[in-house]
Parts: sequence; structure tokens; C-alpha cells
Amino acid sequence: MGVQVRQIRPKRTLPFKKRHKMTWIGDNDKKKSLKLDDLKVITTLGTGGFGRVNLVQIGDDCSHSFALKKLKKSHIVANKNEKNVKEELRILSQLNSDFIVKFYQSFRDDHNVYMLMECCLGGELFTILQKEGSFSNTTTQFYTACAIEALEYLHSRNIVFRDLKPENLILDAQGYVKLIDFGFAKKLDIDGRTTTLCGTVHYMAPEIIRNEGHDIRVDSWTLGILMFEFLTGDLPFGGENSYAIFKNILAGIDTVDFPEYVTTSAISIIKSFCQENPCKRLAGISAIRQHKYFNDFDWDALVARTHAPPVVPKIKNATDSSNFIDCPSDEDETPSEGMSGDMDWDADF
Ligand SMILES: Nc1ncnc2c1ncn2[C@@H]1O[C@H](COP(=O)(O)OP(=O)(O)OP(=O)(O)O)[C@@H](O)[C@H]1O
Repeated sequence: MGVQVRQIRPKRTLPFKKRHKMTWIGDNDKKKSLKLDDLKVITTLGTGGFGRVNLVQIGDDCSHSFALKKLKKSHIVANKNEKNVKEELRILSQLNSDFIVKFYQSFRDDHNVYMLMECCLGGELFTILQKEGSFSNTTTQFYTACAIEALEYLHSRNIVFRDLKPENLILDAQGYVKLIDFGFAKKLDIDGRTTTLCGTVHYMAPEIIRNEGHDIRVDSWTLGILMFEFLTGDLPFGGENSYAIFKNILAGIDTVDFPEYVTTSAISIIKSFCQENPCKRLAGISAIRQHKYFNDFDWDALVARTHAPPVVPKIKNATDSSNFIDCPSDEDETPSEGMSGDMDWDADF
């Protein structure tokens, strides 16, 4: 059994950045066979456990941009994460949904592996939630519905995502959100179950904590946590450390106090998602759509992308990264020392 646990990142203070009127809407039609050298790094959009995601353009063409995820091979090997990274590439390269960031091409060099993706310049939903504190019911409906569409697409292909949270939902130029970061995603075998202890601590389902084996229904659990965080700006299961958080999660959703302003239908859907027994959890797009919380929500308009999004990001051009928080610049790459095992593990990149 592998153990891969992420702490939720500490709440951050947002730097103020001047916004400009949007005059450009990105499209990513430059899906041709590229070389790594063709890409010019503009800035860093975000950093993660194994590397960073850079905003890049092709040569001097600043009319289009892409996101290039760069992962350090020495870190991957040192953490025995080769299998996960290969799975991330394998899964991402097979997906085609409006609610999931598009993958274009992979690369490798001596020190890193890379994934070239559609760039969503609207910033992280986490940043918007931090700014607004919490979301109204209509805003929660919209963003949750985007996440549900993304998960439904994955589940219909027997893929479990396992890391739903506001940090992994990113706004495109229109204001629709897309799922990013398939580092914990897994295509399930025929029996549909897996045992790896992984995910972000506050979002973990009880069966993952108990190591009982889990399946796509862990993503329903995380939908409930996500909705609670959207509506209250808080997490339902807190604690001083992972152990305390796990204890609270295992105590169950009925021990959670919902603020008074959370409506009965919102409480009802959150509790349906966060049923301790995975068999009793609300799952499947048609059952979710029929829940009274989504009574007045226009799913057809969402899928047709005619539903007005709650926030339309201000993006002045294809290389405008102002909706992202400044990241430290890329330090010089150190040689990949201490690599052992299968030296050709990255052959798929
Ligand atoms: N397609 C994209 N468009 C714009 N920004 C992106 C894109 N993909 C990732 N980012 C930014 O880069 C950050 C890190 O990306 P991602 O979560 O995929 O990396 P990671 O190394 O797997 O991170 P972690 O270890 O936290 O899971 C994101 O939080 C986001 O801010």
C-alpha cells in the first residue's frame, strides 16, 4: 500500500493587482508537434510538490499561451513517485472534456518531465474563495456543477480523481472552472477498487483513512466537503494535526455544525455526499441533478456553456498572469543526483 498525503495549504493573503479590461479570449489551436526549445517561459503560474507550472508561448508568438507543468525527475525518483507521474500522463492524455484542462504534448530532458496543457488564465477558484470568504448558493451551484460534470466524465471511464478541492479548480477566460492536477487520479481495474492512502487530509473519505479499499465514490465524499467549504469558507472537519482531523472525519457528518445561513437543501445534499457508507452516498449525474439543491439550476445551459458564470475574470491578453499569485522564480536546476532504479521510467514522456 502506498501512502501519499497532502496537507491542505495554509490560507494565503492575496496581493492586490491592478485589473484591466479584458480584450482577449484565449483559444488553444496551436496543437502541433513541438520541441521543448520552441517554448518560451513567460512566468510561473503555480508551484507544487514536484515542480512548477509555467506560462509559456511558442517562440515570439504572444497571441497564444499554454501551461507547461515541469516536474523534477530527481524529486520524483527520491519519493518513489514514478508510477503516479506516469499514470497522471496516461490519464490526462486520454481525456477530452470541457470541464477538464486539455493536454497537448509531453516532453522530457535530463532533469525534468513536462506536460503541455491548455492554459486557464482566470486563476484558481481557491483565490476567488479566499477573496470572497464564502459563496452564495447560486455561485456554489455553478462551481459544484462544473466539478460534478468533470467527475462524471472521469467516473464513466472508471477513473477516480481523489483530490477534489478549490485549489484544483481553475477558471478559464469565460469563468467556467476546469479540473487540474491528476497526480492522484487512477484508472481502476475491473474490480473497481484500490487501496492507496492518498488525498488532501481534510478532504479524505473515511474508507481511505480506514484503509478499507476505495473506489470512485470517494469523489462523492469530496464533493460534500467542497460544497461545505464553498458555502461557509471553512472546512467541516478540522483539527490540530492529521490525526485529529481523521478522528473528526470518522466521527461523521452528523457531528458537524452547519452555520444558520446554510439552507436545508444545501445541508441535505452535503450530508448525502458525506454518507459514511459509500453505498449510501449520492452519486451519478442523474441522481445528483435531481436533488432539490439543484432544482432551479440549468444543467443544459451549463453543458452548452450558455450559463452565465458568477465571475468573469479580467484577462488583458494571452500572457496576462495577473489572476495568479506571484511565485518565486525558477531556481537553477540541480543535476539529478542519486537517481536509481529504472532509469528509463520516463520513456512515455
Ligand atoms: N492548466 C493550467 N492553467 C493555469 N494554471 C495552472 C494550470 N495547471 C496548473 N496551474 C497552476 O499551477 C499550480 C500547480 O499545478 P498542479 O496542482 O497541477 O501541480 P502539482 O505539482 O501537482 O501541485 P501539488 O503538488 O500541489 O498537487 C496550480 O495550483 C495552478 O495555480
